[in-house]
Amino acid sequence: MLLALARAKINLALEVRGRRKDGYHEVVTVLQSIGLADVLTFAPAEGGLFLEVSGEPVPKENNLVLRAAESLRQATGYQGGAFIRLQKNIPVAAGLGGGSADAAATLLALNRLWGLGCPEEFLERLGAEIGVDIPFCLRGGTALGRGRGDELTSLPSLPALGVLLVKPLYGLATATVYQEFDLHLHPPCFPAEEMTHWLYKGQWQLAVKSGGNVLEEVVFRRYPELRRLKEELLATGALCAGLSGTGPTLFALFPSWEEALDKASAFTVQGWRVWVTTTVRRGVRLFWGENDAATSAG
Ligand SMILES: C[C@@](CO)(OP(=O)(O)O)[C@H](O)COP(=O)(O)OP(=O)(O)OC[C@H]1O[C@@H](n2ccc(N)nc2=O)[C@H](O)[C@@H]1O
Ligand SMILES: Nc1ncnc2c1ncn2[C@@H]1O[C@H](COP(=O)(O)OP(=O)(O)O)[C@@H](O)[C@H]1O
Repeated sequence: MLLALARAKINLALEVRGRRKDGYHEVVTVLQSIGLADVLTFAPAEGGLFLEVSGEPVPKENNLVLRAAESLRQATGYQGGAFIRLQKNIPVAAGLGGGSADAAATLLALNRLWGLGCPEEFLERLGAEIGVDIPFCLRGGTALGRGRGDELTSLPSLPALGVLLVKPLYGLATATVYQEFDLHLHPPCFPAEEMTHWLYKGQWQLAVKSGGNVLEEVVFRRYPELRRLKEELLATGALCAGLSGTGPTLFALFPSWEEALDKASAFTVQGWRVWVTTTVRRGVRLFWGENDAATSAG
């Protein structure tokens, strides 16, 4: 049995540069892996793909785990199956890339379990056809995403910073937020370029302060409580705070996990959900179960 930790992401910076011919938006974004993770297990099975889900509610039908597994089978011609368990810890439709993380974990784990030997670049390309955040979830760490967000350049890592996540009870669909975005209403700004510059200079404090997400305006206009929440997060003395992706989760960064935890209690009020974690340097992690080769597989 193979166990996978599928880590969530936050967008430390996000610029939208325009609309592409394929209907997607041209973005420049700085993505960061965080410790909040779904846990998946994979065992060989004959005669198909079987999925069992627990934790955060997410439909089994058309689940990104099954879509990723099926596309790997199709791309390689592999005939065997798998029994997959998904313990869903990452909230759904939250801007944290949970579905993408699960798909990335599935591609990496089944490639290993089935002994396919596909290189990681191949898995990244396959993943990008399912969802634009999947290549990043495979690679992990800190990275710049261009194009649809899936043309990646790894960036110098941040130290392990404390991350406080606060989310309303509702979720938001990525496509809806992008649909409401009007480029003409946004003065040009380049938070992702600026952040990249400071990361390359080794100035992570300046880097995190230079972030920003142009989609905040769209989301905050519709949900003014999220604008107030961002102000409250900043008022705690956080290094920075912002909307992750298309939201609705807001993140705040602190110098340590303990400081993030210390500030969390102020937000554990009715109507909000709270998580405390850290930034991490890796994406998916794989481990063999006790009855198999006792080695960590990645
Ligand atoms: C906004 C971001 C930022 O990291 O994350 P989330 O907030 O969803 O986590 C990503 O671009 C989301 O990635 P992902 O959730 O994989 O999106 P996909 O399934 O590929 O796309 C969903 C839909 O969003 C719109 N979309 C997505 C990406 C992009 N660059 N331009 C778009 O217009 C398209 O309408 C697309 O059909
Ligand atoms: N394994 C999965 N985990 C989360 N969402 C999934 C999964 N499979 C399919 N989905 C669907 O993908 C959509 C986006 O989910 P998610 O990745 O959690 O959000 P976001 O794009 O905001 O980061 C949801 O509508 C959900 O129903």
